[in-house]
Amino acid sequence: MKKIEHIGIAVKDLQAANELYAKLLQTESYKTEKVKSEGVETSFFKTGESKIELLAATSEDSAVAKFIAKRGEGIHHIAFEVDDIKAEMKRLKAEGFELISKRPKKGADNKLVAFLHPKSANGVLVELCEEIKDGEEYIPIGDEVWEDL
Ligand SMILES: CC[C@H](C(=O)O)C(=O)SCCNC(=O)CCNC(=O)[C@H](O)C(C)(C)COP(=O)(O)OP(=O)(O)OC[C@H]1O[C@@H](n2cnc3c(N)ncnc32)[C@H](O)[C@@H]1OP(=O)(O)O
Ligand SMILES: [Co+2]
Repeated sequence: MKKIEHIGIAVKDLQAANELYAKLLQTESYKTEKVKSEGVETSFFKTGESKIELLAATSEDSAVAKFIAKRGEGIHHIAFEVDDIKAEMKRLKAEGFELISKRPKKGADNKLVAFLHPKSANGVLVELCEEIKDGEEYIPIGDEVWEDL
């Protein structure tokens, strides 16, 4: 794991949370981005080497909507930057961590992402993220490529 890439915070009202975190961090959000596959709208703030990722649900059945319904607003996940997400997924699987999905997905902020189940990490939802290199296009690869994960 290279560094903490971001801390994800689940919020009910993205606009209000944006204003609050801009005051708190004395910096404006540098991007907002919807991730349809995750049913979220995200807003990012740079905090030194890491970021804050605010997450608001855009669909009732999204993970963030379920989280807020059950636990209210708050810290949702911690994301670590990795150089090679496939290798890291294989390593962690071999170490006994539960991968929520078998292969990475296209996340926000130009990343490939994968998640470990909270029960594998003392109740913390862990996200792995790898920067999609310039010029590379992430084409969802068939399961056969990830079979060995
Ligand atoms: C990808 C875009 C963006 C990015 O950075 O690029 C994002 O970060 S998107 C973030 C939103 N997407 C996800 O979180 C995807 C991964 N999450 C999931 O697949 C689910 O949320 C999952 C599997 C963690 C839980 O879903 P489930 O349907 O099982 O919900 P339950 O409420 O039944 O939860 C089971 C169990 O886990 C506990 N839980 C749920 N969410 C969290 C959490 N964020 N942190 C810690 N623990 C969590 C929940 O309380 C249940 O525990 P229990 O003791 O059984 O009550
Ligand atoms: Co995230």
